[in-house]
Amino acid sequence: MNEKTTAELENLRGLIDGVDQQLIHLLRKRLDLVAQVGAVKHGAGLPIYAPQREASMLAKRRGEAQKMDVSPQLIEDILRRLMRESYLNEKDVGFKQVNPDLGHVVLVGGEGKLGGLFSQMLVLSGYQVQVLDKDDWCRATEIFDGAGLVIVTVPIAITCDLIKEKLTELPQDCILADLTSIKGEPVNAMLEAHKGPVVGLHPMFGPDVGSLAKQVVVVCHGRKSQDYQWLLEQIQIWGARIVEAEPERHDKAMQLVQAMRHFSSFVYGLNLYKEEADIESLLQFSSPIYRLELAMVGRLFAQSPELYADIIFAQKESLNAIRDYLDNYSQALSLLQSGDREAFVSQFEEVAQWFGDFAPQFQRESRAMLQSVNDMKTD
Ligand SMILES: O=C(O)C(=O)C[C@]1(C(=O)O)C=C[C@@H](O)C=C1
Repeated sequence: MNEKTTAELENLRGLIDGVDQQLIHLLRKRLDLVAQVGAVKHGAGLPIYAPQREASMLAKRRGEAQKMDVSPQLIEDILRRLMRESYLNEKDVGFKQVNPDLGHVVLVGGEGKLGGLFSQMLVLSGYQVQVLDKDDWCRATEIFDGAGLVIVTVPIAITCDLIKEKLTELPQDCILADLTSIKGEPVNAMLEAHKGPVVGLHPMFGPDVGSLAKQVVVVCHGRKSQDYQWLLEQIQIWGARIVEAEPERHDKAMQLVQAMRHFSSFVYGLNLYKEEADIESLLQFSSPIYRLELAMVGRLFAQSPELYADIIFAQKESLNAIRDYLDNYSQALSLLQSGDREAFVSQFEEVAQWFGDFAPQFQRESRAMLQSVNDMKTD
């Protein structure tokens, strides 16, 4: 680079630094305003996530950006990222307590991470939370005395036995709920053990979400739903969306969404290991989609094997779903073995037709994800 170029670049970069510094000031200003919105919402009991406000604001900003020759997608990306920050900041001011008359809440197995997140949200909403861990059963009567809500959040493998053996003497009006990722058997076990209000919950997210905004909580009604309506309202104030489901329909979906999904990731990782793949060089040659795939598989192995074993082994019916997958894999492999390219293409087209409008929708969604994967690269 010659001196003139260096000087020109330095000057322009200095101006860019100035603009970026102004951005930080503007961000600070926005965060302060958002904190005030959070306080108003806290007082009024309004949900942290306001989809209509977001949609109208994004539409307006996109239009204004276009007029100034700024990419509408750019301002949308930035605002969406900022709103994610808002969810986190608004959370810290706390939430309206929908049921101030409730006795205390007991989290059975509260040492689990998801239990910890629920505990945090309940405390931020003004409830008193007590944890009952494995060593506390000798004090169970005392802990359950006066409880308004008991949430079971122990590993799936022991959930039903624990409910049937240890939760039969709860106060009559107390709500019994669980957070297990299957719902049929736990809901039945709760209905059997406790004659008061019962509800099955399945938070469709991990403990590392930061905020519940836009997350989904599946609800399987058990008994006396009017008595726990406040809890569903409270969860919505935390920003989550409630999706009601029959336990059977939920559990069937979980065979694909969780058991098969995690099992195939496990096998993918197992295969890389057995093939002695060199992850370093795979990353070097990886396209963004492959990097994303590796991230999805790799994150599995950063977590507890017990957790995934629990999810995969939870329903014996998952075995059929996984076996079907294996059959389809073998059949597709035979097309390859016989060199039947035409059959592959026609099978592909059949599946694409079945996906219908979802295929282009998923393509659009994944484009944004792939671009962020690329943005994260630093080398
Ligand atoms: O306007 C609100 O209700 C806010 O909470 C602020 C804000 C934002 O950051 O602009 C954040 C979350 C909502 O979903 C919508 C907008």
